[in-house]
Amino acid sequence: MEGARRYFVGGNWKCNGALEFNKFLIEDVINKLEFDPAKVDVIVAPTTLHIAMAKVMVADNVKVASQNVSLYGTGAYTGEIAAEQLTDFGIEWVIIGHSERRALYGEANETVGTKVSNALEAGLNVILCIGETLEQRESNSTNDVLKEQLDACKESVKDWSKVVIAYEPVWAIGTGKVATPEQAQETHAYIRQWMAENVSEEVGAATRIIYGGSVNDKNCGDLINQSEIDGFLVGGASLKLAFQKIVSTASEHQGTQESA
Ligand SMILES: O=C(CO)COP(=O)(O)O
Repeated sequence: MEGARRYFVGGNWKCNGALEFNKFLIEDVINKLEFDPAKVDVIVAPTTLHIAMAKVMVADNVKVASQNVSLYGTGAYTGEIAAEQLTDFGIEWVIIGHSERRALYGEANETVGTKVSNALEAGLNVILCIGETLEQRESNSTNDVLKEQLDACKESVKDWSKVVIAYEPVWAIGTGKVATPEQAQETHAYIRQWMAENVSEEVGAATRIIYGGSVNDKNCGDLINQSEIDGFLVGGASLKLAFQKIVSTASEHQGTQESA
């Protein structure tokens, strides 16, 4: 049923871009994307400071996402944004568990699980990031690491249709060292197997699993050709015109695969 999953392409701007540059990105890159919204969901995640501007400026067929959400609700939590504040503002998506947040801001699996639960309860859709380090891959523990990351979110999710899983191997993020299509395919297949075993076969078949890590306009075609890859979470290349090619490649490819 691979052909039945609508593709999903996200641009994660991380902490990049001053005001003028991000305005340019919205006007000249995002608002000129060519894609069929029936075939691919496109989201863009600017810095928190630029969310409001982006929400006003982006074309209707693109959704704005937050790169993070508070572990807590509203209240005395300096520097945070609560899930309810995002939904109240009309934001529909949030990225949770990005490896940069795990590594640099100490977000453990349990924290990610709680954030996922809070975000879903508040009505947000979640892009859940998981992935292994190079050391973990080289010691053949990739699947064990992914299993721990997924297990920590198992109880948090009641409705998997609200979740997109982003497989982002840490060694491929910002390094120019993209996973081979075969590596990504194999790992996505493991994630789908986890879903079949821990949720249900049906949910596993329906859940979108996207790849992130040095995706660009050159390698996106080979990656999207893999039946288990349902789109991308793009970092560096989402700050360039290359993002247009990535989105159009996904849109053109959707529906061309044989149903399994
Ligand atoms: O972390 C990423 C997206 O969330 C990927 O970043 P790059 O595309 O820059 O490797």
